[in-house]
Amino acid sequence: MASALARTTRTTLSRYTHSLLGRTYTSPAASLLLRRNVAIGPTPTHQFLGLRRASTAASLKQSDPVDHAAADEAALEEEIEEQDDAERLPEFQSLEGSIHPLTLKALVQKPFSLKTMSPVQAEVLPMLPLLAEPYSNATKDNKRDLFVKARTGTGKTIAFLVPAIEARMKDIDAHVKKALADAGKVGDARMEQDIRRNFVHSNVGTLILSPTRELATQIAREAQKLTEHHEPMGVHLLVGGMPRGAQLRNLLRGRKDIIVATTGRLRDLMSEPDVLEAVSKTRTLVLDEADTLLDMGFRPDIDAISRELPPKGERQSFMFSATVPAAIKSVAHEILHPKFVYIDCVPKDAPVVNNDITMRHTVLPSAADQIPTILQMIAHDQLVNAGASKIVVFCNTTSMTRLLATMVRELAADTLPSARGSRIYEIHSKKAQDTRFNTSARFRADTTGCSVLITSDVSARGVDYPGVTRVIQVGIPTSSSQYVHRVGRTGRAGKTGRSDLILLPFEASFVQTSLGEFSVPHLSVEELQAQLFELCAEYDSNPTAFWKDAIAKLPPVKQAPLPRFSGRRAPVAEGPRMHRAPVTEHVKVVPDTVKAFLTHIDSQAIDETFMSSLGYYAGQVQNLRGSKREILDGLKSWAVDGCAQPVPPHVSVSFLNKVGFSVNERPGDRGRERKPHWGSPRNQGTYGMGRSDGHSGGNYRNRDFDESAMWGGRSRDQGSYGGSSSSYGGSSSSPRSRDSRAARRDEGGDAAFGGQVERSDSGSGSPFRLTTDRRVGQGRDEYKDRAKHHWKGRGKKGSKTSY
Ligand SMILES: Nc1ncnc2c1ncn2[C@@H]1O[C@H](COP(=O)(O)OP(=O)(O)OP(=O)(O)O)[C@@H](O)[C@H]1O
Repeated sequence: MASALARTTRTTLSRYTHSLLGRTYTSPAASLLLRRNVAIGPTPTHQFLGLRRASTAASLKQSDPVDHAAADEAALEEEIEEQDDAERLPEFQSLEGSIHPLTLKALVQKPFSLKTMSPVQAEVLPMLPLLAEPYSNATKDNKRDLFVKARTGTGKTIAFLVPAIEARMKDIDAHVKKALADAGKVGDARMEQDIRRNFVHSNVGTLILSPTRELATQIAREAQKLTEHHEPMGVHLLVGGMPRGAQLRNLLRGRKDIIVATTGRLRDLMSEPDVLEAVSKTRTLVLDEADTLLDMGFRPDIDAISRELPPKGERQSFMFSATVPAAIKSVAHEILHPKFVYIDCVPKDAPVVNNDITMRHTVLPSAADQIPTILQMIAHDQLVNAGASKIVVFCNTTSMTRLLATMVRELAADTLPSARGSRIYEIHSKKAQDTRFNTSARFRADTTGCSVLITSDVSARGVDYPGVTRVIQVGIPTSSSQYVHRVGRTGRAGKTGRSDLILLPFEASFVQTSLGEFSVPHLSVEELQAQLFELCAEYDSNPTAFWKDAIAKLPPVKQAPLPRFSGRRAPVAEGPRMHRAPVTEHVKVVPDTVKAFLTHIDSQAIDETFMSSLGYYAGQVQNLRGSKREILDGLKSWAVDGCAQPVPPHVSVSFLNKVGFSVNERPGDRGRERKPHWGSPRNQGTYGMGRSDGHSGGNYRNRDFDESAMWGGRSRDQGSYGGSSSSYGGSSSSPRSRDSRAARRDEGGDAAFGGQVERSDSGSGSPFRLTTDRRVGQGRDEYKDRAKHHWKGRGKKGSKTSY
């Protein structure tokens, strides 16, 4: 073992030396996997390598079922080699003497308690202390800039933070030493203190740029944890949506060791001369999720910021990402020194998705299957990972995120094994920023085993929610890279994970056009249901035994400390909650439950979601083989079949033209869209949904189901927003209950979180009121205005509105 470690360190160092001579290399771990493409054992170290065990043996067994002996021999041989390979990953302790003892303490003791480096860390960290040397005539020819590609969830944050922190400390020491020598005051403690103080307040150590506020917050938190044992260091989080004044004040007053920022807020603050002055002396620049930051949407900001920094070479620059499209590689030199080192921790020709993630895609037979399938997928995970289920559901637009979150929140009690215990979280760009932080912190800390985060792409990149068991993508992502990043929210830090992509019929071609390099087999709705019903039957046959077995494998629940950048409220750790029994009868009737529920949804919300989807898919035509006409028809079918609208929302041809989605109108289209009575028995005078008699008492179950037969009579939650008996907008909303509901909403999403189902943040003006009293004329005008506003500045390639 010791010799293996020494060998690894030697290999890595020699590779670094090699790279100083101008060569790009593939990491040792990566090349190992490249050579064999085989699996790794069960320890976290092994799992960090991201491969499964004994693929060769398995394939041998498959191809020749008789020759099992040969297969077993091959498996054993592979296993021995793999053990050896895995042991090549060095332990953090091997950094002793190369990094500051207090940084090492944070890594190997509290708060991280890490033992073995991940492949990306094994590549970068042994470059220390050389990598952190201050810029000088002696070091200026060193290759100090890095461009690193490593799989999602493999610890890139630590891989760039440790060198950044080391570099800052070395810089401070070098500056103080030089200033004292220049002044002829070597040994003058007081002067040394003054020089040090002045330097740390006036020069930025490391500037880390992130594409999203969530990721920036997370990086800032990691930086704080890593510097915990040092004398207090200045870690600043500069992101939009939070008070600018406070950020500015803290920045101007404090040490400026590490700044983690989103580009918009940083540029804004750089308009302050003192901030600009400090930033212009930045020692290290880090672009996390570099491919996004160098993409069109962020490019102007990045260019403007880097113009103010010390020139390339003089400043040190790191770029990290899991995905590196060719176009981005070619512009890397605009940020990095021309002689940067490119480290690729992903084996050549191997998929960038971790091999510990099982991927599936489901093409729905019809749009009507969308919501039931999402719910059944969640139910499936809650049984497969009983007591540990933690799901992230990605939607393509903010409107869809809000709509789906509302639906899942409302339907959870009737359809999921976790029933009323379900924890439904919602994050998107229309939420207030502190709500986003708080929701994120609570979901991260959630240990109930029945939590679901429904989110837009604000959570797609970099965000680390430990223990996510499944990612569900509703609709196609913008690219294969985005697919990888979304999938990467599961299977992190050596854990296994599962990813499902749920596609409407018109989206089916995405799998061929964009996911060819991955293995994403099809899972039909029937197969999913068969698996699910089998699990349900197993659970119902002996719930206690099923549950006991499941939770026996889980680690004990720990109360997480409240980190500084996580928002106001400390997340409370709660253990898993046993599912209700029996589950089968609820899970089997999900399609009927959804159908009944949809008759109560606000059609204005459907309209808005339809419009935003139209805009989204207008930018996705190249990812789908079908015509724009098929996309438009597919979305109309989503509104009518998927959301039980009587007619598809009307979109004028001029509007379609405006958003770059012009299709030839077919004769009769307008008439069909506008006809208010188009085959809908519900549509008795009001456009869209709801009852025309002005009475809409009770919730949907009271009207469409014999609720007591299903639930044993207990009426549903007394406090979940939109979930009370007045949720669906009707006569049961007495003035008093309306007032109290409004008051709860005014408290904001977090304060209103009182029950077991998290409420939406209605402070953001949610259109998803689930009321039935749609005011036809007024609603239409408002809707047009909103749509106009919605499209302002959209439809441009690389638009970053969802962030
Ligand atoms: N050496 C290690 N051993 C075990 N866990 C680790 C190690 N290094 C980092 N981790 C943990 O792995 C998780 C993922 O780390 P991190 O968020 O840095 O991954 P990443 O590669 O940046 O992912 P992404 O590509 O999604 O941004 C974190 O919870 C982190 O604490």
